[in-house]
Amino acid sequence: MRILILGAGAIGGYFGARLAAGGADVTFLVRPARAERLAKDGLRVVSPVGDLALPVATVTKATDPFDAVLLSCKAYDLESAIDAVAPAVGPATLVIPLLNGLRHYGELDARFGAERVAGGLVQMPGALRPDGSILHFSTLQRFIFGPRSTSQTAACQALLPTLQRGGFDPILSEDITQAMWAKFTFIAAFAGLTCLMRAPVGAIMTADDGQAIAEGFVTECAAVASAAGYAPSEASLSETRATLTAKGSTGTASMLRDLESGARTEHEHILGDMLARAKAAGVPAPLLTVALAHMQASEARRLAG
Ligand SMILES: NC(=O)C1=CN([C@@H]2O[C@H](COP(=O)(O)OP(=O)(O)OC[C@H]3O[C@@H](n4cnc5c(N)ncnc54)[C@H](OP(=O)(O)O)[C@@H]3O)[C@@H](O)[C@H]2O)C=CC1
Ligand SMILES: CC(C)(CO)C(=O)C(=O)O
Repeated sequence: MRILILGAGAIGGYFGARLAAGGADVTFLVRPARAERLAKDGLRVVSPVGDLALPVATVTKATDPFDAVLLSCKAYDLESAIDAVAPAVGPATLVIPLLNGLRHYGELDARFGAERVAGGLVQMPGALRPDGSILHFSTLQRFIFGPRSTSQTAACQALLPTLQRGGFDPILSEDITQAMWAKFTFIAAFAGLTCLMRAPVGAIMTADDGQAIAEGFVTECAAVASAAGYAPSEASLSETRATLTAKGSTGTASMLRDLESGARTEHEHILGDMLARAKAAGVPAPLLTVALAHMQASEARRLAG
């Protein structure tokens, strides 16, 4: 199975490095600066699960179809990523986006056809460091994927043994849309909370109303998911609540790390989309409204320099 990974940042680089280390046939489609760095230093991962440093195959242009294409760009780079991978998507290719959020499925389906685009999500707190290495912040390395329609079931099953070579125990979900909604609910609440408060969860919990605000975000996002027909399970809701209210936790969403480092953020893709869905469904969402406005104001300041 030939796998193409678009991007060798935190997510693509991490899972791609694990797959390459396990002997899978992995190629990274990267831009020239990243290709140069990878040729010089190899791909380096620093992780509590085990460090890696290895040479990897890269291309800066896709020319022929692969069996699977994993998309690991940020949402604001989706258009260029779609153009870049297009030559690698043939009639039998499975495209698996690993981005947070849901809005990208509309664009991917429109370009490649819904039958080519399976569902995917990852739980792997990490960051691409300025020296080009990837830092993994915890032992969490969940990779969940699955068919969005029964016509993709066989292709997903065929990909599983290759993904298992990475040693991160990929999960082939029987209901990936439900799983993606659970992750969307979690990340919108987590990013909304930590970005609005500009603090990790533990610090927020020291505020008088910190816990109530965290629970408010979960309630709003879960109500949107329920209105869409994908109410989070009790188990998933209690895991989300526990993460967002854990005393002493240093946890932050990657969106806060991007915000604090002066980088562009995915706020429209995650908070904007969740709020748009809340409005369309008539779900009251005052916390999401403030969190999105906060991010839009910060983005205006970033653009103004
Ligand atoms: N980081 C985390 O902890 C988690 C992130 N996610 C989600 O995963 C997605 C990716 O995030 P993350 O890995 O952190 O992001 P990064 O910024 O670390 O990596 C994205 C990479 O995509 C590359 N890229 C973008 N467009 C193109 C293109 N047209 N051609 C080639 N390469 C391209 C960028 O390359 P270049 O360097 O050239 O700009 C960059 O290295 C996001 O949606 C995020 O929300 C999900 C779970 C956890
Ligand atoms: C919370 C986390 C790390 C889960 O993988 C995530 O998705 C993000 O911060 O973007």
